[in-house]
Amino acid sequence: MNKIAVFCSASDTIAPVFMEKAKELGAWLGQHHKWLVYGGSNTGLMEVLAKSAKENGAMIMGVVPTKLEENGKVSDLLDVSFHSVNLSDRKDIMVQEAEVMVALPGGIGTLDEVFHVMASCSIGYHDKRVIFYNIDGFWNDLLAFLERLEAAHFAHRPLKNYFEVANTFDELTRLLE
Ligand SMILES: Nc1ncnc2c1ncn2[C@@H]1O[C@H](COP(=O)(O)O)[C@@H](O)[C@H]1O
Repeated sequence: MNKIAVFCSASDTIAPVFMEKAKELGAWLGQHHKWLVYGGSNTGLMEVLAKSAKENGAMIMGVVPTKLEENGKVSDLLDVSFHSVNLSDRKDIMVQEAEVMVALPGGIGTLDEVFHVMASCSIGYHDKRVIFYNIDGFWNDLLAFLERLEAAHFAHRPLKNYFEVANTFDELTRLLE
C-alpha cells in the first residue's frame, strides 16, 4: 500500500509512549516511500507523526478543514493540501485518497473518523479497512464493546470485515506492506 491515512490525537498532553510510537510509524512511512494522508494539524500525535515521516522521506498530504485554517493550526509540513469545508467532507477526501486507514490513539475526532470509515464500508461506499494500532491496549475497551454488540446481533455482517487490529509495530507494518 502506498497511501496510508492515519487518524490520531490532536492533543499535546498525552503520554510520551504514544508520541514515541507515532514517531516510529512516521519514520517507517518515510523509509518505505509512503504517502501520509492525515488531518494536517500542527498539534499532538499528528505533528509528531508528520514530522518524523517527512524527515524520513515520506510525502505528506493534509486534508484541512476551514476551521483549522482560521485557527492557525495547519502544519507547515504539508507537500499537498486538500481544503475541506467541514469534518464530513474531510473524512470522505481521506477515504478517497488513501488505501487504508490506521487509527492511533485519539479522542472524539479520531473515533468519528474510524466509525465513518467502517459505517461507509458497511453499506458499500468503499472496501477500505481501518487498522486499530493498539498501543498499550489503548483500543481494548472499544474492541470489547464491538464484540459485545456483534454477539447481540447488532452487526449486519461480521465486524471483522471492516477492521483489523495490530497489537505490535511488526503486526502493523506487516498489514501495511
Ligand atoms: N479540531 C481538530 N483539529 C485537528 N484535527 C481534528 C480536529 N477535529 C477532528 N480532527 C481529526 O480527528 C483527529 C484528531 O481529533 P482528536 O479528538 O484529538 O482525536 C485527527 O485524526 C483529525 O483528522
